[in-house]
Amino acid sequence: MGDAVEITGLVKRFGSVTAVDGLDLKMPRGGLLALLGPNGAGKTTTVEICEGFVRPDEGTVRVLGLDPRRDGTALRPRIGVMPQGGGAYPGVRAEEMLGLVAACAADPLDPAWLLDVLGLGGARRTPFKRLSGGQQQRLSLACALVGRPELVFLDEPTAGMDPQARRLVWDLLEALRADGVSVLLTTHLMEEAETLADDIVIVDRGRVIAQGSPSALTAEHADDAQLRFRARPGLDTELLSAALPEGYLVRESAPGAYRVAGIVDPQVVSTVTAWCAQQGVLAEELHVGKRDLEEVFLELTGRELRT
Ligand SMILES: Nc1ncnc2c1ncn2[C@@H]1O[C@H](COP(=O)(O)OP(=O)(O)OP(=O)(O)O)[C@@H](O)[C@H]1O
Repeated sequence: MGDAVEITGLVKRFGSVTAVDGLDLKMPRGGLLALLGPNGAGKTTTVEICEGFVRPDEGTVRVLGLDPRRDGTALRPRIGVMPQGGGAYPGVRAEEMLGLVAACAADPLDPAWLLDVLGLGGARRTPFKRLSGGQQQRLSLACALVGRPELVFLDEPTAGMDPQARRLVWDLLEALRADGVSVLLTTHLMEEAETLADDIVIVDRGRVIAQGSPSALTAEHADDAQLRFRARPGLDTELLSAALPEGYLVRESAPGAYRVAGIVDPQVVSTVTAWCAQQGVLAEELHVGKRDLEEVFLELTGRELRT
């Protein structure tokens, strides 16, 4: 059996913007691959090309061995699609919407069961426009899955969900994978990629800049301990960097979250905490240890994932 998705040399331009710039990617059948990247990295465009909605300028794309545009009619019944932001007729009730989609499939899952699994049992008769954002997302996911697809494309499936709803979705995705369904998702959430994915592909400016299992991606520089801590937002990181030996750089990676780039030794830890003390600031959650995916990402792209 071939790969679920195979992309070679993919290029897509919108006027002067190159959204996808020579992207290569392979996902085996039964795999769960997470495309991770900052806003505008080209994730959605890549997924829409795989779904057959967008025509590539260069390169080849094979989805379940088929060309998404030329073989669209054969491919469509075999894939599930959850677009970013979802969407449905505003007045349609949740169960009606899912029923409509199920009616198009040869051998659909039981819509009532699927609504229950996704925690939407109580919202069955609620019109789409009155569902919360997270409920709309889950309904949209249910629509992508109800036709028992072999492969699903999920564009930021848990965006805007509370942690409890996110957990339901993660459990369902784990169950799908156990059933052999292939999943390609995009996400801004490191934790989501780390929890679910066999393979993470980090994309920036339309290109793949790193790829591997979550543990392989963080293991590359495993010996370099990293220092991070939390304190009130807005500390003068330039001043703190200047207090450290040359080559060390302190960043506020998110409001109140500080990271020290450079190899950590006892002196560095002591300088950082002493500097904080001088400023009358308590450094909380001081952590010295292996870098996490967030750090890998920051190093590779120079940008925060959550912008
Ligand atoms: N239809 C379009 N017309 C013009 N430019 C587009 C179009 N679609 C995407 N782009 C541009 O292509 C680039 C990649 O966009 P894309 O939506 O694929 O990124 P993304 O990684 O999915 O980002 P996000 O996380 O914000 O969804 C962006 O610069 C975007 O503005």
